[in-house]
Amino acid sequence: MSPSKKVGILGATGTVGQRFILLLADHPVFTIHALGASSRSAGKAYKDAVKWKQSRAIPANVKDMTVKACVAEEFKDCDVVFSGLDADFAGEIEMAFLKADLAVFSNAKNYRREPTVPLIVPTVNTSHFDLIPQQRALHNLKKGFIITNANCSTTGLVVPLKALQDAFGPMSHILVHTQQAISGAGYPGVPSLDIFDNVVPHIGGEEEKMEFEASKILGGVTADGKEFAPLNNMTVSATCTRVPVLDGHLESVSVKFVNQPPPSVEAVYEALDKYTCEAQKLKCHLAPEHAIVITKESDRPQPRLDRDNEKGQAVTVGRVRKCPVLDLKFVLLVHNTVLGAAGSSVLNAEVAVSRGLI
Ligand SMILES: NC(=O)C1=CN([C@@H]2O[C@H](COP(=O)(O)OP(=O)(O)OC[C@H]3O[C@@H](n4cnc5c(N)ncnc54)[C@H](OP(=O)(O)O)[C@@H]3O)[C@@H](O)[C@H]2O)C=CC1
Ligand SMILES: N[C@@H](CC(=O)OP(=O)(O)O)C(=O)O
Repeated sequence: MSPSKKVGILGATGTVGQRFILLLADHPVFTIHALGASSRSAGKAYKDAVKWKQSRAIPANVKDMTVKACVAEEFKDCDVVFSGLDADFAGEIEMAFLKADLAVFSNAKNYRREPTVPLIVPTVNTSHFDLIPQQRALHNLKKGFIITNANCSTTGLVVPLKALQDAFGPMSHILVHTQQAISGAGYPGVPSLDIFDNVVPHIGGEEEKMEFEASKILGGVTADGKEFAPLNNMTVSATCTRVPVLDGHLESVSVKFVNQPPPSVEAVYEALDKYTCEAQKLKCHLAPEHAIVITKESDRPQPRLDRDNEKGQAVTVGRVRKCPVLDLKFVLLVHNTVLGAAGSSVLNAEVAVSRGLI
């Protein structure tokens, strides 16, 4: 990788923004150059603007940086812009940054469904970067582009699904039930009187996002590099719930394969264990050694015990067993603010640098 790319972080004071700061503070390729947030924070020193909620202290090289307004002119020197913006404002701001010919890596939902915007989980579908020339041509850009990463629950789901799809062919039906951490709702997030001693069986828009995004991510790009080819024959049904866990989304998944008879439990474990991706082959800094960590203990994975596997960049899978309704079922765990958010963006950007897009 070429040395020292200047990066900006939009939404730097938020839950995802704080993860960006931790992942980038001593990064070998990216140097934090500019921080942006709302007008409530702009003009303040970062340490005074942020409600820091991480167990590690604010990095020394960041705490006195002045937070800027999220206007493209203030970030024009940046080689990369990471966005952890509130989705209510991300649409307009990220489009202005794209039009200013900046390379934007967004966590927000706003552009995930756009026909020329790659929706990339870095351990699954970095091949979707192939659409960047088409996007640049459409917007008349020289070096800028926008890519998004997926919804945090979708991110956890598609990593083992990709391993199974590669090994055993397409799947026709996916049932998934999530138990999502409160950090997924940002700060201050879910009121304590709603979540303490409780489970909330609804997260607005989450099920629809999972049901759409998995097909785009697990699909391909057409041979001319101009369009995505989503999987049209895979149906996903999601039920999403919020549970009193700080970080880490747990998901119970059942799958049905097109090819029958389905693989054995042992063959599934082997396929999950062997799975590798482009980010690993490129030896990217944040690439996990194992994209999928397998737990064979009967009571794992668990959020508190397994969310930091591979520094939060892996999906942990366990309890693979036969399903009496579909073919097979298993439990997975994803760190929602690392691989599910900032960790995906940074690893996507590392791949983009290796591919010469930045
Ligand atoms: N939390 C998670 O697990 C995941 C979150 N996401 C997505 O990432 C994004 C950020 O989420 P999260 O960090 O949880 O949200 P937070 O609410 O914690 O943070 C939002 C950030 O946006 C900034 N902001 C708010 N309004 C404006 C504005 N008008 N102009 C500029 N900046 C503004 C805030 O700045 P200020 O402090 O000044 O108000 C803050 O930095 C969202 O789009 C979310 O959907 C995606 C995957 C997972
Ligand atoms: N909705 C997710 C977090 C999130 O913000 O997702 P998205 O980026 O898809 O809006 C959660 O609550 O855990």
